[in-house]
Amino acid sequence: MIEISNLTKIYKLSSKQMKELKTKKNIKRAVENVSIVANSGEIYGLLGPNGAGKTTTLRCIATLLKPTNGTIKVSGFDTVKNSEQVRENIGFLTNEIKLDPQFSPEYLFHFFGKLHGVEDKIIEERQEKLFSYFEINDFKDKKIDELSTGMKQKAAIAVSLVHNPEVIIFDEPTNGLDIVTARSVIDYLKQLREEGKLIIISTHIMSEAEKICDRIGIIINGQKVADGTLGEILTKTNSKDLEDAFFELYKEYNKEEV
Ligand SMILES: Nc1ncnc2c1ncn2[C@@H]1O[C@H](COP(=O)(O)OP(=O)(O)OP(=O)(O)O)[C@@H](O)[C@H]1O
Repeated sequence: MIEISNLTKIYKLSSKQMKELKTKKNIKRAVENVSIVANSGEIYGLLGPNGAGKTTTLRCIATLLKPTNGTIKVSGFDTVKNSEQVRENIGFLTNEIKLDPQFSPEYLFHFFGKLHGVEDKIIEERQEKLFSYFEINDFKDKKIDELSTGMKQKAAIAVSLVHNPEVIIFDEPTNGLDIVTARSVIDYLKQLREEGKLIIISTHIMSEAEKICDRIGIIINGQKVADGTLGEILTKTNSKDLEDAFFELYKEYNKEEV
C-alpha cells in the first residue's frame, strides 16, 4: 500500500533554470498538496502532461527525493524515516536508470540480488522466470552495451524485480519501446497485479492508462485534479473517453503561474 499525504515538492532553481523556464521566481512548485492512496493488487496510473509532476512524485515515493512537505508511506514505512525498509519493498524503474554497460544481464541480476540479500537459489529461480518471460536468455552473457534499446530496458526491468518487491514503481514503462516489447512489459505488469502486487506507473498515453489502470490520478501543474476509476473520472467530467476527460480538466486547471 502507498499512502501519499499532502505531498509538496519545491525545487530551488539555478539562474540558468530560471532563464530556461522564463520565470523570475527562484523556486518551482513541482508537486503541490497531492494525496493518493493506492492498494495491493491494483495498477494505479499517474496521468499528466509533460512537466506535470509525475516523475517528481514517483521519485519521492522511491526515496530518491525528500518531500518539501507532506509524508509518504510504502507498506507502512515512511520514505524519509524508514527509507531503507521502503527500498526493500519497492522496485523502481525509469528510462534514466541505466545498467552498467560493461556488465552482462546475468551478472547484474546476481549482483543486485545479493545486494538485496536474496539467497543464491532464489536468485537462480527468479532469473529463470524473468529471463524466460522477457526472452533475455540468449543475451544474458552479452555486455549491456551490445544489447538493443528494448533488450536493455527488459534487462533493467528484470534486475529491478530481483528482490520480488511488493510495490513496483515504473516511470513511463513503455517509453521508447517498440509495440511488441511494450506489450510484453504491460502484460507483465498485469501478471504482477494478479500476484497481488501494487504497481504505480506514470504515463501521458491515454490509451495505456485506459487499458491497464484500475485507478487513475490526473495531475496538472503539480496538482491532482481528479482521481478514481475510469468510470468515475468520465462521470465527473461528463466525458465519453479519457482524452475528453483530460482536456476538460486541462481547460479548467492549466493556469500557468509565472
Ligand atoms: N531537479 C529539478 N530542478 C528544478 N526543477 C525541476 C527539477 N526536476 C523537475 N523540475 C520541474 O518540476 C516540474 C515537474 O517535473 P516532473 O519531471 O516531475 O514532471 P513530469 O510530469 O514527470 O513530466 P514529463 O512527462 O515531462 O517527464 C517541471 O516544471 C520541471 O521542469
